[in-house]
Amino acid sequence: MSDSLMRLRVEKLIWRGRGLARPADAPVVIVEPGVLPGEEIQARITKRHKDYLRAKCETVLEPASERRPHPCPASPACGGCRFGITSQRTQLALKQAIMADTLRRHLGKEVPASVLESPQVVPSPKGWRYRWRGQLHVHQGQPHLLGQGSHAKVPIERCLLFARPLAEALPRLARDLPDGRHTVAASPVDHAVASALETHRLSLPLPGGLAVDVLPQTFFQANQSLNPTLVEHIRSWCPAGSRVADLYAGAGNFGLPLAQAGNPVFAVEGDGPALQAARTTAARSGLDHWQGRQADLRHERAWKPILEFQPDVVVADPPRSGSGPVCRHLLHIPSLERIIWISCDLTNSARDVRSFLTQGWQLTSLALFDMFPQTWHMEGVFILDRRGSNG
Ligand SMILES: C[S@@+](CC[C@H](N)C(=O)[O-])C[C@H]1O[C@@H](n2cnc3c(N)ncnc32)[C@H](O)[C@@H]1O
Repeated sequence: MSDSLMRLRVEKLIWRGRGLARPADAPVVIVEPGVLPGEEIQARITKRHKDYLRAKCETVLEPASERRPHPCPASPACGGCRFGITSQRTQLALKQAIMADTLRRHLGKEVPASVLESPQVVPSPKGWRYRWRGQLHVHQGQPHLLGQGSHAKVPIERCLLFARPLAEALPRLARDLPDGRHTVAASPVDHAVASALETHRLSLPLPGGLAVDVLPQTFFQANQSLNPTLVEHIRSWCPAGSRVADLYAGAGNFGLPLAQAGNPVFAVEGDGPALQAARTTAARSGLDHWQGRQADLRHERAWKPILEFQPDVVVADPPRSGSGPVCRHLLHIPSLERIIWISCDLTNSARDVRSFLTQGWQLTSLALFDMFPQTWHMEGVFILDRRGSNG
């Protein structure tokens, strides 16, 4: 074998779905996604760091019994769904192991292993065609997705992650869009499709018979098959009648159903049109104990009305880019008994959660929602209670 080729046994998967191998006679090797634990592979070393090597699998010499052919013809050139090489059940077991591993490293001293290792795990009803919102790269009027680990544009006719009405509309949407990256979305109610450059509203269902009409650029949970279960869980974690501050509220995905269940809700969201969509639904549905503010949670002045509202519970669903100074402010709300922290980036969130654990809060439970099947991404929910409170 040449100097840059190595025969490796993948020990486990780590953050971002990468493989980890510990050869006897070389430093640890981190392998690009697309391998499974237990597999023997031939890998090409792509980078040498001081303590570890980076590699890319060239050949799977001994496949894991859980490996299956990837069902999408665009894989592996397209980087969208590298976990598609195994069943959804195996993917979920892998995600649970990655979650435990990641949180053990960041929170291991503060949290009992039993909490980190046995989260509530909630699968997605749909494994494919679950995305009602996503990113499209347009090049010369044709729809593309970005290649794995590169900026190469992969022509894509029918992405298997997009819900069918959205997938079928990709060529038409791309024809009318300038070159570049665009958000595209569809309504699970009437299957209307739009790009973020358009201004007609898309109707989204919410639990309890509610609906919210959003502009195409507005954030909403892409996996609409699992979202109702996520919302129901959030609702069950908010004690009846508790006063809830819904931070990073979007178009009211959590706050509106909570208000409908009888909780007074104070929603804060930075995006004006998203908040306006929630406000319209609240007014139309007679939810007068729902109130909303457009504010940037990084700014000091956003916090005065939250303090005055005296929440018992905070539901916080920050963007992937992180939450800024939010933890510091939350620690200074005397009325607060519970924080429900929803996270699509466990490493960022672990840092935030850690700051609560060191200031008199405890992690009482943990959940993993498989919002992004076929990819390594996962949604974690941390339930934090003030020490000494019974939630
Ligand atoms: C992950 S989304 C969650 C939205 C909503 N909870 C849901 O489930 O649909 C994060 C939201 O935070 C908003 N946001 C991002 N940064 C913010 C900030 N600094 N202040 C207030 N809102 C912000 C975004 O506009 C987006 O709607």
